[in-house]
Amino acid sequence: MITVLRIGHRPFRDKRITTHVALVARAFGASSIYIDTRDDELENTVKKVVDNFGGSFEVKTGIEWKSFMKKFHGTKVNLTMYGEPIEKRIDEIKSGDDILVLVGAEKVPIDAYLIADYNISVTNQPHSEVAALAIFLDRYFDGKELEKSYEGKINVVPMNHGKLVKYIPDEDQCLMILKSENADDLIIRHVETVYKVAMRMADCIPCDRRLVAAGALLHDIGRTKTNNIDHAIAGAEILKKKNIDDRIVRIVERHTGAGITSEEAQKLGLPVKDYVPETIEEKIVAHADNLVSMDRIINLKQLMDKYENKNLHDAALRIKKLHEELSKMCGRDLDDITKDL
Ligand SMILES: C[S@@+](CC[C@H](N)C(=O)[O-])C[C@H]1O[C@@H](n2cnc3c(N)ncnc32)[C@H](O)[C@@H]1O
Repeated sequence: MITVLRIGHRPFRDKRITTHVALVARAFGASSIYIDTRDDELENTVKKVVDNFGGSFEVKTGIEWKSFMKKFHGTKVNLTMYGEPIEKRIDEIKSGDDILVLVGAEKVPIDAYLIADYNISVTNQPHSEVAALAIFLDRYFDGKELEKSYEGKINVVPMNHGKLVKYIPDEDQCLMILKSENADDLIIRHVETVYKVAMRMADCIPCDRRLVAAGALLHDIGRTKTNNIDHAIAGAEILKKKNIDDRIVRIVERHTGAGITSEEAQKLGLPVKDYVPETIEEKIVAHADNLVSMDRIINLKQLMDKYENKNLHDAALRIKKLHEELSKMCGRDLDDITKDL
């Protein structure tokens, strides 16, 4: 793990460049940054980026740098134009475990050079802490840091021309999206109940709660266009056009029953492909929807009866299997966890 220590930060002068140091640290694979001078504004800016773009990067300002550096367990590297060339020492540095990388703003006190295990230069020419840190991290990770995925609320879709950003809407945004599609009260009451059931499942099953929440609230958006079996596909199409995260689009597309296989899709006249929920978030939303009839929560027995009465024996069995699978992951029968809702 790499920790960056930024010293000599002057909030009135260095806010922008220290923010850049922090963003480079995060984007190029460091786990955290500690900054000597207290700067709430800077801290909040970086936290907001982490919240939106994902990952678990930590930022803290107002650190007494010298004792922090002394107490750090691991290899301490001071980046300075006066040091030894990075290319000569990087293999040795890599062989250690945790690394503390120090970058300065104003003149770096001599103590930092003495406490450091390595004083390392990225050329002996003067340039910038941003560039020095970026090159250090890139050499340290051998370029692998560029492949890291963050899965944030906001995800940039790479393209040659233009800009495309997909996002995970929060609860308020989901309701606004439903309203923008003229979802009626019946739809809203139903999705809000499914949301409650799904979030209960998310309390006991490891999953991405943001995807479950948005998937549950948006799963029936296609009903604003059709109430047929293809409403899930219609919903997915609406959300794709609104640049909603692909993982939510798939939750919506795969929420019918315990899924529709490609053979069943062919018989039903749907575009032929598998609509079976695969990820845990897809399974949770599909089954939360199974356990809600209009805006009423039902149990497995009532659900099975509903399917058997329609002679949908295979679908009933698949749903029962899904109920058992999720109950096992939760550690309790799902009928128990929704009893008091
Ligand atoms: C603008 S410089 C200030 C340097 C300052 N004069 C000093 O006494 O270190 C800020 C930081 O950029 C980094 N830096 C600048 N040039 C560098 C180089 N050639 N190699 C490594 N780091 C460098 C160092 O971390 C330095 O503390």
